[in-house]
Amino acid sequence: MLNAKMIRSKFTVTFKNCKIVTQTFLINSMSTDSSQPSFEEIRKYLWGFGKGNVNLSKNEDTGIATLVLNNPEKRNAISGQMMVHLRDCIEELEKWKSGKAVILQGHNNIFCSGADLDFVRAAGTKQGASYMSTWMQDTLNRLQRLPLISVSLLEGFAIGGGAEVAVSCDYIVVANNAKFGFVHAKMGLVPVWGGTTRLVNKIGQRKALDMLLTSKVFRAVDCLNIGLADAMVPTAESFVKTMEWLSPRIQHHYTIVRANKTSVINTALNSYQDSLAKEKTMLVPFWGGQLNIEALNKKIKHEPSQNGD
Ligand SMILES: CCC(=O)SCCNC(=O)CCNC(=O)[C@H](O)C(C)(C)COP(=O)(O)OP(=O)(O)OC[C@H]1O[C@@H](n2cnc3c(N)ncnc32)[C@H](O)[C@@H]1OP(=O)(O)O
Repeated sequence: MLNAKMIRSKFTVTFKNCKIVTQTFLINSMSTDSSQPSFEEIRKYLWGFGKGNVNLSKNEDTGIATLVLNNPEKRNAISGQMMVHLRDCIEELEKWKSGKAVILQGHNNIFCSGADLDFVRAAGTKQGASYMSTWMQDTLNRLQRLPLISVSLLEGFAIGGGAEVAVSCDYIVVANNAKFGFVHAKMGLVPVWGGTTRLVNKIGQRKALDMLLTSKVFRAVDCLNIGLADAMVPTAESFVKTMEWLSPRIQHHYTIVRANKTSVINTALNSYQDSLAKEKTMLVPFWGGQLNIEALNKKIKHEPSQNGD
């Protein structure tokens, strides 16, 4: 496994009878570290914890997939087994070349109550912390980088690890009854699934720090007001309304939707120069292509929509 290592060396030199001690810090960014566990090893470890599953269904007609966290006895808390399931589902979505979007939700109108506290107790070792953070951060990084438009539909509670999963998506839609909170501090923990990084990206440094330090649980309307949520929908028809909200965002050909998502996520996550370089390569399949020619032939006049959407 690749690992960034910091090496500190001390040099002592004598100059005009004075001893000068200098320290240099070298970043050895590409060393291999065989002490790091493989993902296969972590999979076996996590599989030993708990019940529950994650269900993936893909609709080839609409290009929309749904991912459902399912552990009803524990308010859809994420067990070790579910961590494994989640990664398998993301891998499946990575292979889906004609999809446009994925909606994440929890079984029975509750998003997720975080990591399974029985897992937190049982795996409360240094090894457990390292295995879980490596696995979940990588899994959620891959979710974030999918070329699909990802939407978390928050119904009921999304707290702790549930909040970390939610902020891994491009968009957050809250049902009226949603309650969202980074409650880690209250649990004597800090987010390690990438939640802090993604939260700061979504709402900015000061609001994120406030949220982390207070462990406050926000209601749906507050999620909207602080810019965490992108839309609020009525709880009774939350899925249908989320689909309606999503519809204009995935109206174009799947290749266009995916290319735009890829460009935006590269910009958000890569350096400015890397992003510009990558963006330059994106046009080749489209320029002079069928979709482009069809659009040119329509002599489209681009005007504001009537409903302001
Ligand atoms: C990555 C770091 C993390 O995620 S740390 C974990 C952060 N999460 C928590 O601390 C969740 C604590 N749970 C709660 O606050 C409440 O259960 C919430 C989610 C608000 C739901 O309340 P309410 O609707 O009244 O249900 P309840 O408390 O009666 O719970 C029903 C049964 O589910 C269980 N449950 C709930 N959450 C978890 C969890 N995260 N892990 C394991 N079990 C959980 C409850 O213990 C309860 O079980 P039982 O029916 O009493 O056997």
